[in-house]
Amino acid sequence: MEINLEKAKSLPRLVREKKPLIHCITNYVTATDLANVILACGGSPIMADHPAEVKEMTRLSDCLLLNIGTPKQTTLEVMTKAGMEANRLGIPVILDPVGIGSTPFRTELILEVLKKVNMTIIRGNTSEINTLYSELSKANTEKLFHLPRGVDASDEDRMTEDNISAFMEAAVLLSSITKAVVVMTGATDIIADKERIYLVKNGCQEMLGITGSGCMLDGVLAAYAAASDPIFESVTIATALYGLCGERAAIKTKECKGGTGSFHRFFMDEINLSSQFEQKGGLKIELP
Ligand SMILES: Nc1ncnc2c1ncn2[C@@H]1O[C@H](COP(=O)(O)OP(=O)(O)O)[C@@H](O)[C@H]1O
Ligand SMILES: Cc1ncsc1CCOP(=O)(O)O
Repeated sequence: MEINLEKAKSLPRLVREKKPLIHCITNYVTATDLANVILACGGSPIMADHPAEVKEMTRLSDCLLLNIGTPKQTTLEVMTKAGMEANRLGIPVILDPVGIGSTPFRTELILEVLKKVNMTIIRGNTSEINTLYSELSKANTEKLFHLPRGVDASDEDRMTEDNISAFMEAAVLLSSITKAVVVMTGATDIIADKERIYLVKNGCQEMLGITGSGCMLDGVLAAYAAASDPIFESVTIATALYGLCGERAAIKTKECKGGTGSFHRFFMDEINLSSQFEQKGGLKIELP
């Protein structure tokens, strides 16, 4: 399937018209930014993670977002309950395996959730996606890939011309195993299912200077996936648009001689204003 770039013009408006409700079970670090970015792009966020209510909350929602960033006692129970309910009702589920591999506990937790819940989208940085693929495939990838450094991709997994083929292969194979659309982010974003790969070359270094640039992308992907099918197409366009908003925010930040605080504010503004600019022009979506 070819990506319909014309659709990029109408998608931001479509999200605003549909105002999808995104049920987030997420970390406490970036929860406010996540809620704000979902609002900024036209969705409606609800953060709810008490075991007594997650099933009902998922039932009301248009997409479920599972972010494993700060796991606690009830995380396995609530993610499994909510995820299984979403699967039963055909509601899309997005997983961010934040910091998988940093500790055995975190890895086990993610693998346990995946035993019970089918994901529609899995989004993570290079080290997270490669680690998840290694865990699920049991392939011997030790020399090829590295564990994340905390919640960030390891320096060795920075995307280069030398490693991008192996990364693309891991993304496709992870999609074959899980049936999810896989989004591996980095200098280039790789979007893959079991038979297709697109590369997104939008984005900028400044996005690495704020916490939550990955978590916020999850929120935008959730809103776009809930608003429009086919999901692969919506996810690819949303990833590129998000990167383009980063680029535009970086220009504004430089103009006012600002730092990371200014970038953060301009980035949120650009996402909020994204239905008003001609998106098609700056999107860098390519075949490998
Ligand atoms: N080196 C880079 N150059 C440009 N954009 C980047 C770079 N690294 C990451 N990004 C962008 O930052 C966002 C978050 O990606 P990433 O940092 O990989 O996720 P996480 O925050 O989960 O570690 C994505 O939109 C990605 O395209
Ligand atoms: C710093 C931190 N620690 C646990 S979750 C989290 C936020 C991670 O956000 P992102 O993966 O989007 O950078």
